[in-house]
Amino acid sequence: MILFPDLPSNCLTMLTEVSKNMCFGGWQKVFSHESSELSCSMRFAVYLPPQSESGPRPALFYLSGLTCTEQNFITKAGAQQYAAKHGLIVVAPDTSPRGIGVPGEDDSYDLGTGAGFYVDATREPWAKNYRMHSYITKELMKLVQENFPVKPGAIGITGHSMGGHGALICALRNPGLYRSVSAFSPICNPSACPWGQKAFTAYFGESASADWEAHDATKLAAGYAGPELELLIDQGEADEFLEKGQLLPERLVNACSGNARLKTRLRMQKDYDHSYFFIASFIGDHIEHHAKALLA
Ligand SMILES: N[C@@H](CCC(=O)N[C@@H](CSC=O)C(=O)NCC(=O)O)C(=O)O
Repeated sequence: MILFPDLPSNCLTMLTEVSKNMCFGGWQKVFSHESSELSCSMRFAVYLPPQSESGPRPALFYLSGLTCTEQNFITKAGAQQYAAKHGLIVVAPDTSPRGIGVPGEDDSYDLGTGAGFYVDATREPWAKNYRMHSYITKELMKLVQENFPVKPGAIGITGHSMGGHGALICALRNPGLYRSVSAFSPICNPSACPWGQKAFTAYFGESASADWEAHDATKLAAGYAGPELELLIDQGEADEFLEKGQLLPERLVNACSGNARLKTRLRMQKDYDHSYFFIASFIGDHIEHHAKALLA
């Protein structure tokens, strides 16, 4: 298990409860807090299953895609019934800092607000606030473990599209931090697709560089040397973004096939598109995949 050397042990964060709703016998809550990594106020959702009343439970992080807030997943995916069945805490953060005032942050749906890409930007004007990688893997991780009954070391990660890319790179860049990983229609090779190239150019600089490689699941898979992981990936065959070359799942599968520590289970799902109707159809399988690994 990884501890958090970069954060002082006395760094306690104040959480404000924004909403709470009973759901499948557990609580779907939303909190806000001041993020030190992102230098702004952030919201995240947490589902506390009924079993968490009587002791620590595994936690699954879900990272959303472009344009999303913490609301899309909790209102559209129908995950709570499966989290309640298996006793998993589910954490769903927002997708970027908000209201920072960076020039251009609201000009397009695929850069800036709602499009943090789960990286730590190194280029201005983004570098101060756009630090979603550290936010997810360090600050929010620590905050969740300090404030909710999370079973130590039993953390999984999943996500959709930009969030699928986020889940994959969080797991591959931080060996041992997450015991299980999966993704829905992830952006598998951002250095080679229009969404990724636009974001990486802004956040890391013009030409493909070490920063690009270090945040690209297909590149990271080849060199991964951590504990064995089984990557469950669902991909709709009728996904408009698959057709547009934004997702490139076959490249990730090829890269993993050369690494004995990574097993991929890519399931191509006939007639499914990129929407939350697709996610709602397979979220039960993903939660079961994580529960198996995290409750073992
Ligand atoms: N508006 C854009 C596409 C926006 C979109 O489809 N966002 C997806 C994630 S795409 C990759 O990260 C999403 O999850 N939307 C939220 C929802 O509730 O469906 C366009 O029109 O191209």
